[in-house]
Amino acid sequence: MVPTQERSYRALTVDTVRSAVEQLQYFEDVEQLQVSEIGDGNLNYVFLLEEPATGKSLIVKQALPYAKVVGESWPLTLDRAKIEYQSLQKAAEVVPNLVPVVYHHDMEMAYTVMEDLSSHEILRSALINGNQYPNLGKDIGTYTAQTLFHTSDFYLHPFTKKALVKDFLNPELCKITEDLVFTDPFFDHDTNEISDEIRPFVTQFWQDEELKREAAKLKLQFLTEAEALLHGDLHSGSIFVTANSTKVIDPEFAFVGPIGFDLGSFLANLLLNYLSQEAHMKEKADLQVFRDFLSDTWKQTWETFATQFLELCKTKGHFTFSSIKGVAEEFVDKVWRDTLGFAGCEMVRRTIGLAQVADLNTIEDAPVQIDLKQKALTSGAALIKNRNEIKGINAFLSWIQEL
Ligand SMILES: Nc1ncnc2c1ncn2[C@@H]1O[C@H](COP(=O)(O)OP(=O)(O)O)[C@@H](O)[C@H]1O
Ligand SMILES: CSC[C@H]1O[C@H](OP(=O)(O)O)[C@H](O)[C@@H]1O
Repeated sequence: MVPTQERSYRALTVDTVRSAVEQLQYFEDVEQLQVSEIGDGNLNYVFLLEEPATGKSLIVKQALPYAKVVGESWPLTLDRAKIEYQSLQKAAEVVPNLVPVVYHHDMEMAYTVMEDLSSHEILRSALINGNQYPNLGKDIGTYTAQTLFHTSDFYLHPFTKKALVKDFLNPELCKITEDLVFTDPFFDHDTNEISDEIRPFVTQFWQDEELKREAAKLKLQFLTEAEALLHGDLHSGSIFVTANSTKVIDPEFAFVGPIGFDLGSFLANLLLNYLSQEAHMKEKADLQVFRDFLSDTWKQTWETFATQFLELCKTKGHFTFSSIKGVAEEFVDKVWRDTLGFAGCEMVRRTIGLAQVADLNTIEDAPVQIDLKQKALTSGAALIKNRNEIKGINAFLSWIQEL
């Protein structure tokens, strides 16, 4: 039997995608649209539709019934398009300036029509090129504090919260994260991508029992702790930037999970860039300035998150115990420890697992690339194992200096 959701599904092409925007009456003449497929992610098609006469443009993002990066041999639910659409809508309720405007969603065809953000640049490439964004930390701190608080038990009625958990179960995409982030990179699994040169180091890395024990605890937290509606994949490929604008995209991995996972994903990708700059930045003085910007971005992210989250608990919190001194503060301390641990897992996964990062993989000098990958693994493992000892942002900033 064909699943209900796939009854009238067809994959769009550059020739048929105009039909997705026709009824919006946004363009003057859809026949005149210039269309290109610009998706560079692992899972979906992304079409850019431009009308030269008016200068207007839109994005149509469509899920395929399989994971694009692997092909039809890896079937994947179309439900992820609905999850992404609903998650963008929820974020727009609290941080409309930090997400793209969504114009339309078609559930059966699994596509969403949204604002074209081509005037922005994807953060990952922008960082690799050494560009600085002074508002980035404040914006991501605000995004995380607002989206996570307003979907947590500190804010929601228990019935609403449980309905949210049910609406965003997202089991297939969670399973991808459970495998690719929390399991496969800690074992000799065939999804990993490990060159012959680095394999001896990784083989040693896999001998670390303490690391595996701590990674297991973090995986169990990811599986069981329904703290708030997460973005679920907040890496630097999911953030668009300009000098004065930040937009978070691609929340198809959204589900109700541990808050530190979003913050940890962001932190890990800053750290991977921090390490990789040793190869990308030729001048030592520039390297230090850029690394200071990355450290400062993380400091602002964390401080903005913690300050806003605590303030929201105080002013808008519905959780009976919020007013008891220390309750919200201790929760934020727990989020800090989780953030470091989850960041460690994301660093390990983006270094040797499936879906690695250009920050490291575009380093052309092979011995330098291997050395930096080893550093990324060692730093990730240190975060996983020492997450309870690095107490607070200042201790963390000192830890970074020693990388
Ligand atoms: N709203 C948008 N405006 C402009 N380009 C976009 C937009 N959304 C996605 N893209 C482009 O498509 C790429 C893949 O999008 P993404 O949502 O990350 O897809 P996937 O889910 O496949 O990872 C982005 O890196 C970006 O280049
Ligand atoms: C087989 S999915 C691998 C990987 O891809 C996702 O990233 P994106 O959608 O941003 O390309 C996610 O990080 C998954 O873990």
